[in-house]
Amino acid sequence: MTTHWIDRDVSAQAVPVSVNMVDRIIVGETAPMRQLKRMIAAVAVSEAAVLVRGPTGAGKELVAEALHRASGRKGALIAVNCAAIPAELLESELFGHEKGAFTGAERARPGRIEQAAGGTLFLDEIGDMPLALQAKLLRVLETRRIQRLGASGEQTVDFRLVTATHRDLTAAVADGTFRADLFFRISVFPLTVPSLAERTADIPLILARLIEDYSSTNPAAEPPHFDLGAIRALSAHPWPGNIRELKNVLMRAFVMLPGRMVTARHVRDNLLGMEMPEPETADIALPEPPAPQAKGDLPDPSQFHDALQRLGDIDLRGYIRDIEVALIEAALDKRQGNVAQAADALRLRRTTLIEKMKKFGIRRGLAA
Ligand SMILES: Nc1ncnc2c1ncn2[C@@H]1O[C@H](COP(=O)(O)OP(=O)(O)OP(=O)(O)O)[C@@H](O)[C@H]1O
Repeated sequence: MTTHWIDRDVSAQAVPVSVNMVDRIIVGETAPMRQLKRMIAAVAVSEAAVLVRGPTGAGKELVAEALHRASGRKGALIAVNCAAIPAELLESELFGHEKGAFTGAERARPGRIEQAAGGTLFLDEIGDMPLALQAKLLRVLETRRIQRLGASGEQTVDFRLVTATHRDLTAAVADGTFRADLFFRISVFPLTVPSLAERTADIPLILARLIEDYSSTNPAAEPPHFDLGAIRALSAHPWPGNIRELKNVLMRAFVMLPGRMVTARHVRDNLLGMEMPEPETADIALPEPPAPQAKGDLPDPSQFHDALQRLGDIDLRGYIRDIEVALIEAALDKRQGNVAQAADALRLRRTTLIEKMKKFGIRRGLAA
């Protein structure tokens, strides 16, 4: 593909195919994600080996997929998780084998490198590859030739290499568990996927995509909805498991709160805290009008949202009047009926407070 990258900010009309493609695969509009997507689109069309770094569950495999799809390469994307395959099997998995190469090799089998011909080979958790195999991989990268186990000859394979790791490979090189020459071969173009905690502003967009994906494979499932308080509560979570953890939280919401409005309290108690939520039909009243001591103790307005969902209709003026009365009485009580001090505490002019007290029939603090 002969794509030149053009910044969307610079030319909204001339968005190249690869940028669109990457945008469709990877969700996120925060600055680190836009930067990452620009780099993916730029490097996808080259032959450069890409090393994707980032914490677990942050989307490294998705970056490999975006690189492959935007590369225009006709072959397949072949993924191998080096940490998930026992060391003694990894070599035949990667290189393949001829019939009779070892006990149990009843048929010849192409390896994953061969299968990636014309496409992309994605080696996940490359930091876990045994040293002996690292030497063999290095040779393949230098010669672009492979030899199946038990074969007499070699064959040339054209593939694009993308690797990923959540480990610090420079530290692994320093302590001798990763070959320095291989490190330089695979990290021609290093990319770093930011943790979810570094891009919490993307949570609504990512949730929308995850809900869409889940709903398309589970059409009978009723998607939960997230109110502003819920989004704030999700954004305050540290997300050590990144997007994979967010996905789990969403699955819980589908199961525990189908079709419901998810609030901050649901996030804390049911989705992160794992308590079973109250059934939607429960006879739950609006929260008591508050009598707070400090601003930080005021109830989170998102709980009104939840209560309203269940109650349906509500006398808004009457309820807001009750809250005003409760707060004014509390302020007066705290200041032994001193109207001027209570007005200060409520950020009202004294005359406004007196008007309200007359309107609501609050007598404390007023001369008879
Ligand atoms: N930006 C994103 N938008 C939507 N879904 C995403 C995004 N990034 C990751 N995901 C989803 O989150 C899950 C974890 O992503 P992925 O497997 O790519 O992470 P990883 O960094 O490769 O994890 P590991 O380190 O465990 O291999 C996947 O289901 C993936 O589809």
